[in-house]
Amino acid sequence: MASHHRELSQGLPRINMGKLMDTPSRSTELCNLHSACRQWGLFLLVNLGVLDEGMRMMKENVQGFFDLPHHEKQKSAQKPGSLEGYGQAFVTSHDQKLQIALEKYSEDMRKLAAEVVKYIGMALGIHEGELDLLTKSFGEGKYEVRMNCYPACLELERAIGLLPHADISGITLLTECGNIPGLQVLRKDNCWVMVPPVPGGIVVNLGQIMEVYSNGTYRAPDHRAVVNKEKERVSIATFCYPSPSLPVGPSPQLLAATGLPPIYQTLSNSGEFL
Ligand SMILES: O=C(O)CCC(=O)C(=O)O
Ligand SMILES: [Fe+2]
Repeated sequence: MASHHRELSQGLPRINMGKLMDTPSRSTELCNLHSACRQWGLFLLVNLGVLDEGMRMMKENVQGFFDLPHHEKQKSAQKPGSLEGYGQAFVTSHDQKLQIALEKYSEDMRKLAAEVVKYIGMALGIHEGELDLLTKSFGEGKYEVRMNCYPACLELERAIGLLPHADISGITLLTECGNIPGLQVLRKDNCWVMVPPVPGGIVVNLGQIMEVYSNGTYRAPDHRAVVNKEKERVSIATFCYPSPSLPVGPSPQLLAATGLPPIYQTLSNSGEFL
């Protein structure tokens, strides 16, 4: 089974955060990042440094929450008309330990996302004032954490995990709670490719806001989640948005540098886009 997954996920790019942060190795890793964003719009980010403790706390608490009996989870059920709470695929809890872990986790993700977006901007050739603005707006943006639980399902043909979709976020950071594969990404040639869990790593996929910002140079790929026959799978997706005051449109520096016409309209703020 393991080698089967390896085979299916061949070619999936891996980006090393340590190499991006380190001046001597940066330019080579930025080239890798550029091609990852162009060809896939998704990559495995490894060597993240200091995030381990927050990730471990979060995973334990999320798994613990899903392991509770149904009536306990029901106590944090979604209120009608609200996206918050335990429901179809969405949960934020009033459980205090989970809430503390969630707050630390989303702050960690905010810092990470601002860094990742900065490097994506650099890979795209953005610099100086515009790069600072981009990074800052993700540092101040809106973050949504969604915990997904996919129960094991024997009848794979009849089960749907999560239907194919592209995220509308700037970027999405995905953590696996266990070691169960389930995420698949649509490659440029229209083949679904399994994205394997990487211990200590995070999956980054670009959302539509970054596709627009890159004027279509980078992709917001379709992806989906499939269920596993024997084991339940739990994943945590963090949707990262720029501050609503940032205009959402193709990067002015990129348009000037390439001389290409904008293929997307500019909306005066991302609040309008959402
Ligand atoms: O659980 C996954 O692997 C995918 C989650 C996802 O794509 C989403 O929540 O938008
Ligand atoms: Fe998604």
